[in-house]
Amino acid sequence: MTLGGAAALASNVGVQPPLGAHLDITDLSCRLSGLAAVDRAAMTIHPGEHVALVGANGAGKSTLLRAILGLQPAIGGRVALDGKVATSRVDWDERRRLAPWVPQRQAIGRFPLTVDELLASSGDRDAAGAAAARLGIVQLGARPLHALSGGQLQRCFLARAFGAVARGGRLLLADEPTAALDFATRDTVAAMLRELPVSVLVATHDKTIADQCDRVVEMADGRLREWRA
Ligand SMILES: Nc1ncnc2c1ncn2[C@@H]1O[C@H](COP(=O)(O)OP(=O)(O)OP(=O)(O)O)[C@@H](O)[C@H]1O
Repeated sequence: MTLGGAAALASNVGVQPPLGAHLDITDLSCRLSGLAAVDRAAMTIHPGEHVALVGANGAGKSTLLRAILGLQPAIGGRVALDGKVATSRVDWDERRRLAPWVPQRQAIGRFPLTVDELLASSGDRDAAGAAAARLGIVQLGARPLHALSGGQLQRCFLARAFGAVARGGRLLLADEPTAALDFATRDTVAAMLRELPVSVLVATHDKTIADQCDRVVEMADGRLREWRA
């Protein structure tokens, strides 16, 4: 997506600035196999802010992102998106619509979904298709997801997430979105993220991605601390 594309995206979704959501995490804790994977974590993301979440392997970054989406139960604390805490199935569906995500491990299910079908599931096939073109995967449209390489699959899930942002997503959650990509595509994804006019929380080990964010927050043993403002 170009800068012009971001502006078009802004007008397409019909939302006036600020396009980004406000995320407020307070005292959030999650346990995995008896371990405090997230331990009284607290963080605020202001509308339109891009925040990198860094930290060692196993620090709890993926668990935190999953908890924001209700995919990982919390044992305590609160996650509010634009002031709203999710308490029902309907609330969580709305949370996931407002916060599209790029998962670290892409679940491709038991049924043969094609790339085109995945892009259509974003809710905005045109925007997902534009992102797919920029990511160099349009020629893969008819391919089933299980017949893709790791990097091709990651590009597909990125394109879908960009489509979901165009559909009305206001906080992009991305879990190591460049981990499987070649160097050239990493640069493309870095530019696409930079241009996004919504809030972004990206867990990453990629210094280029972290450096371009407004803030870097470090996670260690489930706890968060501001690293660079
Ligand atoms: N399904 C699981 N069952 C039990 N423990 C888990 C599971 N998934 C993760 N963990 C543990 O929870 C902790 C946090 O893991 P998490 O995946 O959130 O870390 P991360 O910071 O995303 O790591 P990485 O940088 O390696 O992706 C780790 O100690 C990990 O071993």
